[in-house]
Amino acid sequence: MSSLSSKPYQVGYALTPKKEKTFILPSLLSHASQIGVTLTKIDPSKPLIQQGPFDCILHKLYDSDWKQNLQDFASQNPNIPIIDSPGSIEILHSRISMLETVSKLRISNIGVPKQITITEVTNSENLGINFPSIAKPLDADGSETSHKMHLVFEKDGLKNLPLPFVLQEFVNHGGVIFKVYVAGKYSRCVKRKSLPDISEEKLVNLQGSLPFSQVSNLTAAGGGAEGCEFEKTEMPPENLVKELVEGLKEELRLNLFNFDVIRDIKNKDNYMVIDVNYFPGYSKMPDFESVITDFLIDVCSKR
Ligand SMILES: O=P(O)(O)O[C@H]1[C@H](O)[C@@H](OP(=O)(O)O)[C@H](OP(=O)(O)O)[C@@H](OP(=O)(O)O)[C@H]1O
Ligand SMILES: Nc1ncnc2c1ncn2[C@@H]1O[C@H](COP(=O)(O)OP(=O)(O)O)[C@@H](O)[C@H]1O
Ligand SMILES: [Mg+2]
Ligand SMILES: [Mg+2]
Repeated sequence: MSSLSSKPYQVGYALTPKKEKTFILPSLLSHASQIGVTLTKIDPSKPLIQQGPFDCILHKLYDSDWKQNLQDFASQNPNIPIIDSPGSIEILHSRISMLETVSKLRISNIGVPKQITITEVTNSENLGINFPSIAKPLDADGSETSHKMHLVFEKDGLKNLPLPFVLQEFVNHGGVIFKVYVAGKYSRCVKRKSLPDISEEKLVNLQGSLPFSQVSNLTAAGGGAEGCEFEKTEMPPENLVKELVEGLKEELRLNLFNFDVIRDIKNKDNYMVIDVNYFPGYSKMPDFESVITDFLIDVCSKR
C-alpha cells in the first residue's frame, strides 16, 4: 500500500491517445491524488519549458520534435527526472538489439531463440534457422505493423512477407508465457496463455506461412494451454527472474519495461526471453495503481 508522499508532486505525462486511455485510468488518478501525486497532461506540440512545473516527466512518444522538446527541457532542468531517456528506449525499437541485451547478461539457463535479420528473400542460401519459425517485423516501434507476425513452416513461406523481418526459431513452450513487469525497484511475474506447441506430426501437414491472426486454426480448441494445464503451470524460479530483472535494468538503464519469457518444453530448466517492451500495459498488472504511484513518489523524491 502506498504511503502519503512527503509533499505534493506534479507528474507531467506525454502519451499517445491510445496509451492515455489504457494507462491514465480514473482509478490511478484517484489513488495518486489521495497520496499527493497529481498527473498532468503535457501538450507535446508546445515547449515543455512553458508547461509545468513538474517534478518528473513520463513519456512514450518517439517523434523527433518531441525528442528535441525533451532535450531543450532537460538542458534547462537537469535535475528533473525524465522517465525514460529516449536513447535508452531506442535499444528496444529493434528486435535484434532488444534481445542482444539479454545475451550480454550471460545468465545460466537464460537465452534467446536463434534469430537472423532478413532483408531480402533468395532461393539458394541456407539460413541456418530451423522451421517452424516466426517472422517478426524488425522494427518494434509501437506501430500497428510492428506486431504483425507470421508463423513460417518452410522456406517457401518466407516469400511475400513484409521486409525487413527477423526470422526467429519457434520454441515449443507448453502454451504458457511469463510476462515480467518492471517499474523502478518493483517487479512482478505473471503467466498468460500463448501460442500452442507445434508437434512434428502437425508440422508435416503445414505449408507456407500463417499470419498470427489465423493461428487459432492450428488447434481444434482455439490455441494455448487448456484451462487446467494453464492453472497447473509452474512459475519460473523467483531468483532467476530477479537476476534477469536486475541484469536488464542495469544493461538497459530503463525504469519502465516488461519482457516475455518462455520455458523450453525440451529442457525445463531453460528459459528464453523473446520480447522486451518499453512502458507496457501496466493496468493489466496486479496492484497497478499503488505500484505506479509508489514508483512516481520514488522518482520525484530522489531528485
Ligand atoms: O507486448 P505486450 O506485453 O502485449 O504489451 C503491449 C505493448 O507493450 C504495447 O506497446 P508497443 O506497441 O509499443 O509494443 C502497448 O501499447 P501502447 O503502449 O502503444 O499503448 C500495450 O499497452 P496498452 O495499450 O496500455 O495495453 C501493451 O499491452
Ligand atoms: N520464439 C518463439 N517461440 C514460440 N512462441 C513465440 C516466439 N516468439 C513469439 N512467440 C509468441 O508470439 C507472441 C508475440 O511475439 P512477441 O515477440 O512477444 O511480439 P509482440 O512484440 O508483438 O508482443 C508471444 O507472446 C508468444 O506467444
Ligand atoms: Mg510480446
Ligand atoms: Mg513487444
